[in-house]
Amino acid sequence: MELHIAKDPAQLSENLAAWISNYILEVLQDQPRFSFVLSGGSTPKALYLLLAKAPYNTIIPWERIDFFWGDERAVPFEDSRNNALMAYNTLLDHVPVKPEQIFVMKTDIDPVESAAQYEKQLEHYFRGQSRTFDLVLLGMGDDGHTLSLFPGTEVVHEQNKWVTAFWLPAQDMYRITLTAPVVNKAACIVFMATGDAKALTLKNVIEGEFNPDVYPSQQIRPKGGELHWFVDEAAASAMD
Ligand SMILES: O=C1O[C@H](COP(=O)(O)O)[C@@H](O)[C@H](O)[C@H]1O
Repeated sequence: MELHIAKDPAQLSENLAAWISNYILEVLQDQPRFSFVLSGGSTPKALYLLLAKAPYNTIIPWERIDFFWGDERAVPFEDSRNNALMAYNTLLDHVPVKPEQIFVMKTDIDPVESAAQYEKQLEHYFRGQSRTFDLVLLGMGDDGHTLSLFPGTEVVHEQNKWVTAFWLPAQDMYRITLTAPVVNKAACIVFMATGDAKALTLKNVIEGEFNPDVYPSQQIRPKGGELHWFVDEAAASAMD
């Protein structure tokens, strides 16, 4: 695991935008297309806004990138809580990508059916390959959740399905999420975490005992791929 500590959230987004851009260019020297899983939540917004602007809007070969989501809140696309809407508003509406490059988790159909359809799309996209995504970008909630793997939920331990949906009573909504097995087969996983509200959780996730029921982010352990944590000083402040 590689830890990258930035001064503050703005510096973290700058560093990560440059890092992602270099990584995409490097990977695309050896293969025709790049698969990129976007995270939802508030942390990646500044990063997406940066990637949509110079120099990244011209350096990155957007037409060779396919976009996926790590998880989705099963609310209409127009709802401000929708993770895909946030990514369109900040990034995808501003760079030259075609609709066929964007694999949204549908929220206008039954969530369980949406998860099943997404899993089929992934199986088709990665058929015959032992690795899945080239890059998975993840956030971590203050409670240690990542994707929609929340503390104390069964989905944290899902071993077979690549995508699943479940009712989250605390938020009064369905969640659709990739599971740990499909993410752990990625070539590269990057977590972002900022702010002192995440400091103790970050310490426990990285330095504490393995207890994924309490800290689901610990289930993200790549099998052969890279794992990076991009954090700011506030989030890192409780670590040894
Ligand atoms: O609900 C979610 O939260 C996490 C963390 O979000 P943040 O606001 O603390 O950055 C996010 O990674 C996930 O995609 C989202 O659905």
